[in-house]
Amino acid sequence: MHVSIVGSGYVGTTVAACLADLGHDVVNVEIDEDIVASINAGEAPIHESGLEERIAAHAGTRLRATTDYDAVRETDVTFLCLPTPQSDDGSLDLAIMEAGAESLGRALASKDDDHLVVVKSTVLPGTTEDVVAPILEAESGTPIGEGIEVAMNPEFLRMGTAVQDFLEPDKVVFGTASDDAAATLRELYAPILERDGTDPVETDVREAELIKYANNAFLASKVSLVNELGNVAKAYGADAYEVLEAVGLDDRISERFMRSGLGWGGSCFPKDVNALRAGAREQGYEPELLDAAVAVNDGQPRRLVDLLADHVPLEGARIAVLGLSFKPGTDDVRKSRALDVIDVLTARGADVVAYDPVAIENVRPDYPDIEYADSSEGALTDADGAVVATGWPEFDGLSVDGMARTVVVDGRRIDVDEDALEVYEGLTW
Ligand SMILES: NC(=O)C1=CN([C@@H]2O[C@H](COP(=O)(O)OP(=O)(O)OC[C@H]3O[C@@H](n4cnc5c(N)ncnc54)[C@H](O)[C@@H]3O)[C@@H](O)[C@H]2O)C=CC1
Ligand SMILES: O=C(O)[C@H]1O[C@H](OP(=O)(O)OP(=O)(O)OC[C@H]2O[C@@H](n3ccc(=O)[nH]c3=O)[C@H](O)[C@@H]2O)[C@H](O)[C@@H](O)[C@@H]1O
Repeated sequence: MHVSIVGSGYVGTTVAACLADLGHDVVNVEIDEDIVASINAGEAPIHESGLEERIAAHAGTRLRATTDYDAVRETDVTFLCLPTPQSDDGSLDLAIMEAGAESLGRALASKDDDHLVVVKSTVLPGTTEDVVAPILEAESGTPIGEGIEVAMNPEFLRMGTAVQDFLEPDKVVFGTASDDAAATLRELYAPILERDGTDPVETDVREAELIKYANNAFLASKVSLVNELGNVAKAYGADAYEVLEAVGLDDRISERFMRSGLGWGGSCFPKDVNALRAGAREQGYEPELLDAAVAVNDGQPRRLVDLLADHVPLEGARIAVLGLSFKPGTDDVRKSRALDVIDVLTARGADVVAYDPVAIENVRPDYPDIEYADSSEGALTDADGAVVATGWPEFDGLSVDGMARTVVVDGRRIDVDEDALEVYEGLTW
């Protein structure tokens, strides 16, 4: 099948490379010329395991990229993989989606045969049919359902395991308004569906849109619940990890997403939970549980610093912050809890020296005044205390020899030799 993918960031690039790998003919339409050049040169514009070799294998044959929207006319299906960021008030900002839909609609105006437009971006219920479809119709001059159809196919991949998540998904969701659209998506995904004998979840468009938000809201709230239980465990002097490991043995709960600590960050959970809260309010519903999930999450960085302050006077103290990315395995620092920890530490007069194996250059522009080290040992040298903000595996077995005082407060439960430390405090254990 001939497929175009509008937007070639984390999702668009991954989906394009994987669909090419599955035998489809794919073109990425992207406004960033560097990304276009990178894909056409057979190089991955982002770091994801398994991506580089797929792009190298297919660039120039089944995979190419362009800045020219006219390329969509040579394809049967277009996926919109554009950003759906958060506005200042927390609500969903659709400006980029609207601009992309306009360009796509204009390009489709001179296409004769049928075309399916699939929204893959995370959008609130109603966006595909009430925002994207009318723009496509107006710009192309083709009524929806009479040559152009719209569908919604949410994406559940995680950063760091994007390729594997896309190719071996727990579920595939097709939100369509017609049998033809569903059949096209089934054909496109056939190699993935047939591999595991997975049946796609087939719904109307609105349900597909909400499934994505419900999924992220559930996972984020699960981590917040785990953190709240962790805070209670700490208050009782109990170990939340032992408690929740046992709780997770219940099939109805599952042992995954049970790591308590500093909380959730990243480019998606925060913005998606906020968009759903704002959207629910717009619909006249007060999402109290989601509000609480955010409040618990936002409280964790301060709790971590409070624990440290119980042992080290922070004013003028040299404090090592270990880990900056929002989770291990990525250099992405968007909404990373580590940054909140740095904010609280500096507000309380501490001198921060930060280390991360890959993310320092993404933090430096916004935090030019803190110190950076090129190893955890370097950050710990002469430090009066340390906090673990991201659970990079390399922090296991940390060497604390050079610290002025061996006080470590851990927000991610790394493996440490507690006996070698003056103070070791876990945030929830
Ligand atoms: N990053 C992730 O792990 C996941 C993201 N999502 C959702 O997928 C959507 C896309 O997210 P990401 O890929 O992370 O975004 P991203 O920011 O990494 O990539 C978006 C790309 O679109 C390009 N772009 C912007 N305007 C354009 C236009 N008018 N025409 C063509 N290209 C344009 C940008 O230059 C950028 O390369 C969002 O709705 C996000 O919530 C869903 C699942 C996972
Ligand atoms: O919509 C999205 O973009 C994606 O958001 C998340 O993926 P991602 O943000 O890449 O990362 P996760 O592995 O889910 O971690 C999110 C945050 O939760 C935290 N977390 C996760 C699990 C846990 O047990 N404890 C915990 O604190 C992580 O440290 C991280 O800050 C979802 O897992 C994906 O299914 C979804 O597609």
